Amino acid sequence: MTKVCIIGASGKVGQFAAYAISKIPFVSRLVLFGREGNENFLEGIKLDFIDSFSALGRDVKLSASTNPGDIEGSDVVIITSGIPRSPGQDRLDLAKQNARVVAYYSRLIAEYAPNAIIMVVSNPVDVMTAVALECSGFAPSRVFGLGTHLDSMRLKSYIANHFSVHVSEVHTRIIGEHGETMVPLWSATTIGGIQIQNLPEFSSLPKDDFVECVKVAGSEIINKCGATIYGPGEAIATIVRTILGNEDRILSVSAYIRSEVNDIGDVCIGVPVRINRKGVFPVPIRINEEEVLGFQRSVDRIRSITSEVLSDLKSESAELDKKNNVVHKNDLLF
Ligand SMILES: NC(=O)c1ccc[n+]([C@@H]2O[C@H](COP(=O)([O-])OP(=O)(O)OC[C@H]3O[C@@H](n4cnc5c(N)ncnc54)[C@H](O)[C@@H]3O)[C@@H](O)[C@H]2O)c1
Ligand SMILES: O=C(O)C[C@H](O)C(=O)O
Repeated sequence: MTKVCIIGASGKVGQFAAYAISKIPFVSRLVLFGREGNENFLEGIKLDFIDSFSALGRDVKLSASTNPGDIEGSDVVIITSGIPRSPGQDRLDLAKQNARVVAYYSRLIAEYAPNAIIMVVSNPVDVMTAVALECSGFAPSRVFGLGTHLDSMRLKSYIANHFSVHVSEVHTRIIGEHGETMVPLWSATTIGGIQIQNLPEFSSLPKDDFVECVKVAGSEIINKCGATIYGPGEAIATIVRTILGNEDRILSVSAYIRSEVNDIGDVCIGVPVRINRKGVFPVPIRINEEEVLGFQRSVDRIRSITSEVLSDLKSESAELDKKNNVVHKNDLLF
């Protein structure tokens, strides 16, 4: 019996991620969770899913809920709640607003599903992962964000297309911020098992164009159709499958690192991690000088916004205490 809960299931990415997850064979219970007022909407999604299960021959116990009690017993809880960016906005512009939402749900998860693994999707995902880690009080191995997995998928498809090979022949990795300062690791990119730098075509490869396309991929989709849904939804489902299947795959997600990348650490950011039933475990790596410079820049940017956001949450929490003159468990951000 495995139970997965999607918080924010009434939203676009939450809804499609839930659907993709419902097709994973070992998921037996799925909770479509949302905020109060969305009961009817969530129930509608549930009924529609049930119709599709009939066509698929799937047998998943499905619930639609706004009651925190229904998070209980979840093996994996995914937070997709929060505002998405509008055209022209950077993901980091969402930090302060979404931090409150992620903080609230992380505390709720800690209370109702203390043994769960938390996956954060809400943006800016690296900062929100740090918020979830802090507010849940969970071990770093049990809190991570979608991070640069989606960016790595995007780069992989551009490379496969350029070389006219099947995507499964391409292995590549982007680390750092899920955003402007992301760092592609060409040193860790292979095609059909061959180091990309050993291919004659490497010198004429439009590498900078590829990376630029990855950086603007999200905003391009948002400008054209309002939201990115299927790419992130499938990426989320892949990671859930990796956890529940105890697959020990190495994927790039946002995780807390101590010093795993050239001794750089103390931040939640996109890095290669081993993923299994116990959670995520950063793989110690050494990257080249140019990559270190880029990664350090990314770390500095995320670390500075993270500390601002965490400190705002702390003062808001202190303010609440003062106002109420009592400690209300549900009002506490820390
Ligand atoms: N990390 C990634 O790769 C990635 C990919 C796609 C989307 N996202 C992020 O996921 C989030 C959701 O995106 P979406 O397109 O589904 O947005 P959406 O507007 O369709 O859905 C937002 C969801 O959050 C809930 N929500 C909003 N404000 C809330 C609040 N104050 N309290 C509780 N719940 C609240 C809504 O009820 C809804 O369920 C955004 O932050 C977006 O940037 C991240
Ligand atoms: O770009 C966004 O705001 C959504 C998401 O982070 C994405 O990369 O698709």
